[in-house]
Amino acid sequence: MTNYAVIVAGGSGTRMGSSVPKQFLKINDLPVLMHTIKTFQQFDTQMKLILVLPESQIDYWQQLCEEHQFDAKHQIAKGGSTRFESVKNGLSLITETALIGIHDGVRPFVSPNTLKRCYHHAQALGNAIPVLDAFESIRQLNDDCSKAIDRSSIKLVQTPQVFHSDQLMAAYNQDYDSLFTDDASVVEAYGKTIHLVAGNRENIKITTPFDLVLAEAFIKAGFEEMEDEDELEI
Ligand SMILES: Nc1ccn([C@@H]2O[C@H](COP(=O)(O)OP(=O)(O)OP(=O)(O)O)[C@@H](O)[C@H]2O)c(=O)n1
Ligand SMILES: C[C@](O)(CO)[C@H](O)COP(=O)(O)O
Repeated sequence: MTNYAVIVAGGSGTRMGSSVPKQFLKINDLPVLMHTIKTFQQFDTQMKLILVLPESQIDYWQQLCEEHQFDAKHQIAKGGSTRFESVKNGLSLITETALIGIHDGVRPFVSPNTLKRCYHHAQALGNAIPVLDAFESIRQLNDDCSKAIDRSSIKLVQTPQVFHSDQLMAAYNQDYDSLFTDDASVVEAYGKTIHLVAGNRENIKITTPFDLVLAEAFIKAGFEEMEDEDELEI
């Protein structure tokens, strides 16, 4: 089966507060998105890549590709007003049965082992998403107080979220719901059980300026998978 990655970068990055959307900001002189694409390409040279971009930034992206002599083969789809819509637009370019990973363009530090676990388990089980343990104590807010909750029942969710095309395409035909914060929530609402595998702690989503500081530090430290969790399958 063909492996696809739909790399969503159709957002505007409001929490970053930069005039250039965060997916184009540079880490170690290379735009975030190019780091992300290179990681997928190095993992599987045959993987088909679809990049979802804000329509207004497509020319800019092509300019950046020339400037950096970036020749990784990819198709481009136009972004939508929500992540859900952007994913849908990316999926519309896929017409064959495939294993499809949806990845945030702003997660450049996904490790090869996380990629391997996600694609491998999705091939066997129909889907797989990477998660981390909650590594701090957690409290739930009630009306006027808060209460400690058992953190062993909590997982933090990353991407890529990988699915067999049959379930992903059908799930994305549902109407949008504001509770759809990721692809797993869409597929779950369609009635499928979601399978969890271990993510890697460096696989941060670059969201605020603080994350850019971390990203530069990871590169300086020579990024490698330092905190791989035990193999996890639920
Ligand atoms: N309409 C949208 C919104 C988000 N995304 C992508 O989904 C990923 C995760 O979203 P997030 O980090 O929230 O990005 P933004 O929406 O750009 O950021 P913000 O919420 O701060 O505006 C990003 O790669 C983003 O570009 C997208 O493709 N289309
Ligand atoms: C898809 C995601 O990155 C999984 O953790 C996350 O749900 C995106 O959330 P955001 O609110 O768009 O940052």
